[in-house]
Amino acid sequence: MSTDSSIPDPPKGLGRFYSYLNSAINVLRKYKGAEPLAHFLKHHFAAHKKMGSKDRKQIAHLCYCYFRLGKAFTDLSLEQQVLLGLKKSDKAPGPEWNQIIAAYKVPDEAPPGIFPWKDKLSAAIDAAALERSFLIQPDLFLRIRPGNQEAVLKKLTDAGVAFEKEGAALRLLNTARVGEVLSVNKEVVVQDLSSQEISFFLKHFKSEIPNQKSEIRVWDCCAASGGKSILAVDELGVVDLTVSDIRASIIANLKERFREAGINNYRAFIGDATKPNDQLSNALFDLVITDVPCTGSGTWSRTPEQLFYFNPQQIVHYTKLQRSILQNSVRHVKKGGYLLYITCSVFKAENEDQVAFLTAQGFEVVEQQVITGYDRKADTLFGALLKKT
Ligand SMILES: C[S@@+](CC[C@H](N)C(=O)[O-])C[C@H]1O[C@@H](n2cnc3c(N)ncnc32)[C@H](O)[C@@H]1O
Repeated sequence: MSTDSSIPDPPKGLGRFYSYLNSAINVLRKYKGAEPLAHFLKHHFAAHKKMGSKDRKQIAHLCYCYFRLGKAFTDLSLEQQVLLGLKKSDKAPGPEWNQIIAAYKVPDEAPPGIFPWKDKLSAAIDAAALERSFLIQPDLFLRIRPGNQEAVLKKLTDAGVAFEKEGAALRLLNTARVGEVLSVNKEVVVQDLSSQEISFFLKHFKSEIPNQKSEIRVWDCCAASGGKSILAVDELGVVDLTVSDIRASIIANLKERFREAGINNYRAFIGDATKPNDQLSNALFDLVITDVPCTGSGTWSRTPEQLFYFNPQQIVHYTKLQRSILQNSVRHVKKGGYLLYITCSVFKAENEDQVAFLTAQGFEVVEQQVITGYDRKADTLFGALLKKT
């Protein structure tokens, strides 16, 4: 990474802002993408205790602005890239920053080039809108759990927390201190807007089995901390629920979250969904949820460092892993049962191509949809509900 040495002397009164810029450049020189930027910044700030919360916020924002441009402007100096990201972000930079932007002669570039893999996108995705969305931080969303709407809206209003109602979801500022006002997991779940809309598939699934008398048997085979499982419980009512994930730490998180959510009746195990598992034996389910590991490309507006460090070989890695998970998990869908395939990817290979694989395995598509978030400050997801014929 180069820096531009031909910078004029800092204009008077802007010392604090230049210091923010220098601190951000220091972070960017050290950070290599091995861990999420948010973790790296947390450790960095912990080691530099002199910085107040306002300073930390400014420096973090500058770092994020830099990654939002991907590798489109690497011919510019590091400072110019940070400032260009700042100029293009949805938060107006303010007069001091505008002076610095002018001092660094930051060009007025357009977005094309931020996302160079347009030929690999799922068909329904608007490439230009997706590319623009990387410049903007998505909002924070809450899902109100059944029976809590009135209390939640009142608590937020009484506490003066600004929110917008968006269908069943609440849109808030990322800085909103939700945990101080609401019982997270009990009353509300922090869940992206598009992720909440996976309920569309669950509703459809429920409408497909109106006469089922026995408890609906569900296995969430890549459960993480249980976001989709809690959604399934809320949408489907009482279910016979099994959850698993390859990571022990995340299953521990899930158990804590389920406790808070009041979900007590379930089976949880640590397991690799690419392989048969003794805990599961030959169990059959009405619904298997495969919210598979993926490139996460539909969430890169929240984690733009992943956009910056992305290597298209990762698509190959993830499609192979997804295929193995599907090959193993389809065996546990009962005949006439359903599989809900979910990614937070924008790539066809991880989305439609995997659905084509499933249809070749004897599944038929009931519903398939890209849930776009790039046009509404949210994540982009792909979902497909399939029936085993
Ligand atoms: C997209 S996340 C799931 C998110 C989760 N369903 C939710 O709504 O919060 C994918 C999960 O798959 C898990 N995973 C990755 N490889 C796996 C494997 N081979 N078997 C089982 N789980 C796996 C990861 O640990 C990660 O938690």
